[in-house]
Amino acid sequence: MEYDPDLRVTLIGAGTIGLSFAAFHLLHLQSPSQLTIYDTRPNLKTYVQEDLPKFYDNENSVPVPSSKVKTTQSLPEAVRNAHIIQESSPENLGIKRELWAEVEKYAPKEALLWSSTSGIPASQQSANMQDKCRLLVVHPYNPPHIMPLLELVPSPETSPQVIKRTQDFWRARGRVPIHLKKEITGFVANRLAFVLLREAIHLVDTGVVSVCELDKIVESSMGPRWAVAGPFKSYHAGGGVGGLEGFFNSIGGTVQDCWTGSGNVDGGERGVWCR
Ligand SMILES: NC(=O)C1=CN([C@@H]2O[C@H](COP(=O)(O)OP(=O)(O)OC[C@H]3O[C@@H](n4cnc5c(N)ncnc54)[C@H](O)[C@@H]3O)[C@@H](O)[C@H]2O)C=CC1
Ligand SMILES: O=C(O)[C@@H](O)C(=O)[C@H](O)[C@@H](O)CO
Repeated sequence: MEYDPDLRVTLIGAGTIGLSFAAFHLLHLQSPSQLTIYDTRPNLKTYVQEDLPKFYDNENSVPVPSSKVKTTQSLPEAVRNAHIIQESSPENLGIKRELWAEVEKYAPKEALLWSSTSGIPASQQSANMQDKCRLLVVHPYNPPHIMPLLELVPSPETSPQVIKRTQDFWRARGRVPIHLKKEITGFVANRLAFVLLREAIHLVDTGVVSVCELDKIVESSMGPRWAVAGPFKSYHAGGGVGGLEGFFNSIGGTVQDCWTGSGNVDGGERGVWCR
């Protein structure tokens, strides 16, 4: 990949996700000075200088001089010259709405505006923006400096050019951007993960397995399997010569019984799984 010496990236919010994105960009930018971090936390510069190096396994990767990363607590200064602006602020619609309205005032017209949100649609975040076609959800899987998935979730108003430029950016850096065709709360990865989490809680709460046993079951079965084959590919293989149809022909009844009897968990109630 050719490093673009003129590319400037601004990250808004330097917490769990923001700092991981910073670690990612520092490995893909020609100079750390091309990266700017904006955050409202106090002692931002010290925090970045002390915490960013922790993302590098120094035995296997050259530590990047995080001291050269620009930090600021002025949003206009942070976004003024940026080509890419990604927010990883708290999962709070009010904060994100306010940020985008401000960013839009000071960012270059061509800057790509991305939200790391776990599930707040761009159409909700962009409510106070003048030009809503600019905003796109780019949802990572934690930690983004390692995990390849980016779920690109446009609002109905996001422009096709913004989507294409975003896809090209991440593909050029060896990532896996998947363009979701509809907005849905939680997008895809989280919805799938949270269905499994609900059944996991149900199985622990009803005394089938312990928390540790459940984690071990996932870590020694579907975890490794899903690293190389997703659910459709897996069960197509499980159906033998009949493929996915054969799979359902042979055990579809059991599958349906599991679906019918799946747990109904209220996330607000904290059971044994949470202790
Ligand atoms: N933690 C995770 O596993 C994942 C989180 N996300 C999403 O990424 C976003 C950030 O999540 P985390 O990094 O976990 O949160 P966090 O709480 O670790 O970091 C949030 C950062 O935003 C800063 N902040 C607070 N208010 C701000 C404001 N008004 N302007 C600028 N910065 C502000 C805080 O000082 C903090 O550094 C959320 O939308 C979350 O849903 C997405 C994928 C995974
Ligand atoms: O699981 C992940 O890394 C992401 O898909 C998320 O959005 C987080 O789980 C988030 O929902 C909670 O941290």
